[in-house]
Amino acid sequence: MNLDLPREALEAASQRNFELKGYAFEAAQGAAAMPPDRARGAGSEQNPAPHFCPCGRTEVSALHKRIGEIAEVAAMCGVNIICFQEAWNMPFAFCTREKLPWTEFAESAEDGLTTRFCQKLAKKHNMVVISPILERDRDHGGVLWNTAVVISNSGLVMGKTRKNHIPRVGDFNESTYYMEGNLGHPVFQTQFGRIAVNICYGRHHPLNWLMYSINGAEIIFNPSATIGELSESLWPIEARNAAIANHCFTCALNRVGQERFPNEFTSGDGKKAHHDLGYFYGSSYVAAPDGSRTPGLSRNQDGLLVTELNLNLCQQINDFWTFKMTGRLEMYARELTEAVKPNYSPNIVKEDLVLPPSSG
Ligand SMILES: NC(=O)NCCC(=O)O
Repeated sequence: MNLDLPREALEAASQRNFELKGYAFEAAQGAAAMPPDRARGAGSEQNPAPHFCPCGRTEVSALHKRIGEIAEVAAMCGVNIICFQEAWNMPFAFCTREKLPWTEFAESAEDGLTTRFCQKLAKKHNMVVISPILERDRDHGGVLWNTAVVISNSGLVMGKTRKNHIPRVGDFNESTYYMEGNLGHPVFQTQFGRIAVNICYGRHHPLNWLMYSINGAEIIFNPSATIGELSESLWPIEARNAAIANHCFTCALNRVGQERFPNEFTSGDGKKAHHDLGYFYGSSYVAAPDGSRTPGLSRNQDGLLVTELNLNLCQQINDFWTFKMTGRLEMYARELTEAVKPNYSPNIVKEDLVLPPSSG
């Protein structure tokens, strides 16, 4: 269902040259509905390329300014949780495998420039902000992580979560920069609902979604950076399926446009060296536990997707389909414990071990 958005917000979005769309997911009135039972969530997608210049603070501040403009419109729409795309404050430079200058975009999750900027946004607009960045962890030798910082609407940093699955596919060479996240599957209890962040490539892993759901997530954000040739056929299915399988809302966000890097790089596949990773196809959307979803945002233009989420739907669909009750987690836990052992022998029944029927 379309959500009526204020005229001033629509005008501001059009003046600022980004798409603004709104949808609502309704649910039957829950007899025992407990607040918070409604969240107004938003996800943004943007093309950072027009703001690029040689690596330095100007680039970051231009991206801050752009996100500031988008967040302001989100506030006009009454949004109370907003998530930005993966590594939103930098070029998606991991394809190059070069360390400098790209690693200089890394910041402290707790008090880096971008976190401080998002804290101001959160407080000013009374909005929970999810800010996915390249993190430098100074308390542990200055190592890098792919991290989402979660900032409360009070402006305080609630915590952070890290990308659990690191791609090794095509030009997505992120394992050159950081390791698999070591913070598990935290869920953040905000004033507007329980939220979690499954960063990009984690969306291909059903168990990753499952663990956030087991920890109680009602909305799982999936900030991403992915390109058409690689994943556009998977995109409409994965987050939607995760919403169904886990009785929760999912919000899949992708950047838009093409980013050109000064030095050529190869994909290690014998093909010609190139300067860009491909086309980031946007198409951000939100899916609900009943399997419905919003249309996608644009493939080409910056955008803001505002959705009214009736969180009662999570419990209602859970009671109806009962995937949590029928999930047989203890059986899988037992079998997986065996399957990961080095001496595991797969449970395959072979024909030559089956006794022939007796002839007499
Ligand atoms: N950013 C990222 O993890 N991209 C990997 C490609 C994909 O998962 O579609």
